[in-house]
Amino acid sequence: MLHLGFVSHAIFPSTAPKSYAFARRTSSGRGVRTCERARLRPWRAMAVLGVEKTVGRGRERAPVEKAQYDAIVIGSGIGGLVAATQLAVKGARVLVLEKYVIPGGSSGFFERDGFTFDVGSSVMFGFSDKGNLNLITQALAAVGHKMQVIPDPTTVHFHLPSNLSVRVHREYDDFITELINNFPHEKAGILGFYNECWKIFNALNSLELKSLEEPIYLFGQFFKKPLECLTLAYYLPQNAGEIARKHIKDPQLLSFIDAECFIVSTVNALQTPMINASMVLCDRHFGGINYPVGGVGGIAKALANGLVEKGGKILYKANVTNIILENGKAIGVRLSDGREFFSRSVISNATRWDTFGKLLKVDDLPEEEKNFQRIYVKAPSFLSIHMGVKASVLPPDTDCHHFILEDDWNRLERPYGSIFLSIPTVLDSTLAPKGHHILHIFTTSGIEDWEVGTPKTHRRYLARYDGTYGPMPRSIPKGLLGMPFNTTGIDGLYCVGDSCFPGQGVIAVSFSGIMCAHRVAADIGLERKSPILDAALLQLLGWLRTMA
Ligand SMILES: NC(=O)c1ccc[n+]([C@@H]2O[C@H](COP(=O)([O-])OP(=O)(O)OC[C@H]3O[C@@H](n4cnc5c(N)ncnc54)[C@H](O)[C@@H]3O)[C@@H](O)[C@H]2O)c1
Ligand SMILES: CC(C)=CCC/C(C)=C/C=C/C(C)=C/C=C/C(C)=C/C=C/C=C(C)/C=C/C=C(C)/C=C/C=C(\C)CCC=C(C)C
Repeated sequence: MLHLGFVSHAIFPSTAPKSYAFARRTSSGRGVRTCERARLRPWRAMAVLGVEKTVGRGRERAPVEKAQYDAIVIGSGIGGLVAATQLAVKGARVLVLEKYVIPGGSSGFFERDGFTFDVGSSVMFGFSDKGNLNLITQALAAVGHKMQVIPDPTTVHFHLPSNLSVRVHREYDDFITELINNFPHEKAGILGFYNECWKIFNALNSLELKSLEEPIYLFGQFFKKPLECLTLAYYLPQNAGEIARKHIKDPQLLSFIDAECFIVSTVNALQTPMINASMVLCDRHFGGINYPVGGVGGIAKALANGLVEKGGKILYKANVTNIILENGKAIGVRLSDGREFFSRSVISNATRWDTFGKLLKVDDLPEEEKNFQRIYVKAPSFLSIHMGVKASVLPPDTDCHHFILEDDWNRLERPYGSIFLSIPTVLDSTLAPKGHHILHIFTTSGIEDWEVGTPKTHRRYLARYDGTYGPMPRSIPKGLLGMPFNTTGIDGLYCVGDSCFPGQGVIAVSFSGIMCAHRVAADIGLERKSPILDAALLQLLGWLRTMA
């Protein structure tokens, strides 16, 4: 167990005025924002573009054919930025509207007294230079950016009940040997379970990843890689816990698999889709976990810069309050300051609860959303403490990431039952003044327990319903079957981010962004599409989801 010792100071991101000031001074978006304001605030700008003038809080509607943009993206989380950049490189006219002062959402950053803190997770999947699943590397490359990364030798160090200590080494064989040494009687079970994960990972890694809602692509992949696609289709409705139980009997080892899943899904293995579990349990050894030099916030900054370099636009302090509908189709958005923007498609990177509960004023929730809310509930938020400490308080060779569950396995999913700890300065010492480390300590926590800060901080700064971490199945789900993709029951409106397939995680929302951009590009004529096949596939997918 780690002893944290002397803490030089504790910082809660809820009191973020300095980071705000920093963002205003240094964010590359500033210039963009200023010039956008000057260019777009007067209705003159719309007139130049042939868009009908709007009055005050906007009562007249611009006809869709006169839309200024091909896609408006609400929010610059990684999901929104990936969708935006993918569309911009396909030639679409893209506008991103971000409520906060810097891009990134929960993958943002803030600075205090020479320390650079990651707002959220510092564990980066999909950031290697190999395979098809390095989606963050690919998203950056699409806009001509590449970040220097530092390989993490240990994904996570588990500190578990009965003094069970397991390091997830980057080298797969080292990890498996350590696990088998802890559970020698389960050697066959351990190999059986993790080998099954590799089967799925290898199938995923062999595909070109695009929209599963786009039939020409989907059938093309089935044609090129039939076995791999059938493997994925077979596992789509399955969860990791039930597969683990086929191989493993030892209850403590099954609890360990629960902890493996919990740290990425906030639920146990029985509720974690097998495809998602396989993705993370293998990518950490295939491409490895890699930390971007200068902090996670650099990813969003690079994507936002890349977007602008590819002709897209991003406005900060642009709080979208309404999605504007015309004849049931999403045609634009309205901001809290009254400005309106019109587009051929609207992509919401807000959660589906926020999109359909706040941004859209519809009497009846579309069936698709009712189904989503029947299967999924908001995951809890996190209570986070960001600290700078003297380097001397940490034992030598401390690992970067830790998960701590003391004494009782039953506390795994309870609020405050476990502790996550990341020390990114173990990998990148430039994030703190010399002789210091950064600690990011976090634990699951619901909003009802707090009057100030914490989950409320997530709600306030990330505009996420109750500060939620994402969707969580209400009971045992049918794997990923019930998870909605990007289209919605509203024509012209798409969702992207962690309340869409395949769920929580920076790499997961990157995939969601790639899928979304492909589907939108097909719908606005930048990619091939077949309306007949589209209708058939969307109907089939809708029907499959009702089975979940
Ligand atoms: N919570 C964490 O601790 C944490 C940390 C790091 C990464 N992550 C991962 O990131 C994933 C989330 O990424 P994401 O892309 O889905 O979303 P996100 O929540 O990171 O970003 C959404 C962005 O949209 C903006 N936004 C929301 N509503 C808006 C509105 N009405 N107007 C303008 N802007 C608005 C927010 O300000 C935010 O910047 C999570 O699933 C998680 O795995 C989470
Ligand atoms: C459609 C039909 C019907 C059929 C078809 C079939 C097919 C082809 C299919 C396919 C599929 C696919 C492609 C899929 C894909 C998927 C994916 C990509 C997924 C992904 C996922 C990912 C994930 C989930 C991730 C996650 C992560 C996370 C969340 C992380 C987190 C972290 C943290 C929190 C940190 C921790 C810390 C410490 C420990 C300190």
